[in-house]
Amino acid sequence: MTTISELAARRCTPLKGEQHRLPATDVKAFLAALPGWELVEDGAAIRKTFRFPDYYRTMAFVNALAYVAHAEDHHPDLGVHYDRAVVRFSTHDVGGLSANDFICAAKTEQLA
Ligand SMILES: C[C@H](O)[C@H](O)[C@H]1CNC2=NC(N)=NC(=O)C2=N1
Repeated sequence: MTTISELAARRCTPLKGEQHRLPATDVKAFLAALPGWELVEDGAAIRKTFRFPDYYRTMAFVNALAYVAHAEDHHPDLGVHYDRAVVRFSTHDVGGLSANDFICAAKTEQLA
């Protein structure tokens, strides 16, 4: 069983090519470790909405996430609203989900 702490302790690595796309069994196991994250776009991405009391706290989260994304060189798509941020991870370099998406989702959980 993979835990969220195990995923969050890993570092992203540069991955290119569809051979790095995660098999469905790994996707299922990693997703089970990440509360509230859902598979979207026919399994090509994962997404979660994080809710906050106000804009200031939403932006604090988004800025912390931007820092993590820069440090890991793996970047989420973000929908930023007054009281929530919609975070989507997918790896365009592999054309779907890679381990990097789940590592960054776990690091995102640690910020929220
Ligand atoms: C060279 C660099 O590692 C790549 O361009 C990285 C940058 N950040 C990335 N972020 C995401 N979400 N997917 C990628 O394929 C990706 N590729």
